[in-house]
Amino acid sequence: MKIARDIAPPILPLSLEDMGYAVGGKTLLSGITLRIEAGQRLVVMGANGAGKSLFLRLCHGLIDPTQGRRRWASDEARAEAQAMVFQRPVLLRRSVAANLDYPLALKGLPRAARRETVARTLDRFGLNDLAERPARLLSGGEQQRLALARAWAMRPQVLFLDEPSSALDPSATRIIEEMVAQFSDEGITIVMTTHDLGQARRLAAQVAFLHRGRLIEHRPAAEFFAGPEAAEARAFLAGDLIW
Ligand SMILES: Nc1ncnc2c1ncn2[C@@H]1O[C@H](COP(=O)(O)OP(=O)(O)OP(=O)(O)O)[C@@H](O)[C@H]1O
Repeated sequence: MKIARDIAPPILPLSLEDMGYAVGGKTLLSGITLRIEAGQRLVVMGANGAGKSLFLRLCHGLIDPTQGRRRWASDEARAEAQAMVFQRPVLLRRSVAANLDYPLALKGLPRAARRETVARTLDRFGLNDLAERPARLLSGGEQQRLALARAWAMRPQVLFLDEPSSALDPSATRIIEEMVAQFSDEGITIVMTTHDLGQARRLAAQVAFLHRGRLIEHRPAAEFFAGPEAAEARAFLAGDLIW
């Protein structure tokens, strides 16, 4: 049965209980115990290969844990109430407006409601002039703005972002950060990865620090940036190479 979006039950908190992921006999993530509460702005940090993308994919449900558990407060609305945005946006070979419309149609929204939502979304994110342009011909920054706008239009309770601005220049990055901050102010729970320490400082309310597939710190951002407990996290903040 379809769940009306406005009466979808809360899917958060998301509880990860000793969650791990192994493939081909190799353990890539292990022992992750963490509770993601509604309203958090959690930034996942760690060196290359630490397991940040895998962590997001597991949370979102693109892959399933091979150890432990991932438990949403409600499984009923789980798929509908979350969205994910990747480093390189996945856009359809269609116009900007059609890219906004398509997932709403998949969700079963009637045509009139879709038209209204698409118009409101184009307007809100300054995409009106681009509405009929082929999405794949937009600049990288415009494409990511569209990907975020499309996620917002689905009215997710939680939004996962995997390095959303790492391929963008500073001004496009600023726009993406403003969007993320606005979404958070509206009550959307944010879980994102970034390599950009400045961005993490600007956006994080909580930090989860991964090292070699393990969660070694999970603290309020102010505490983390004032002085992480783990030596690996201190080295990371100091710019020392860790692996
Ligand atoms: N399907 C897979 N099969 C085998 N190894 C994998 C698979 N997916 C990821 N890995 C490995 O798991 C580790 C963690 O990968 P992940 O992409 O999560 O790291 P990351 O922290 O996001 O890194 P980066 O900052 O470089 O994006 C890496 O060593 C990667 O090569």
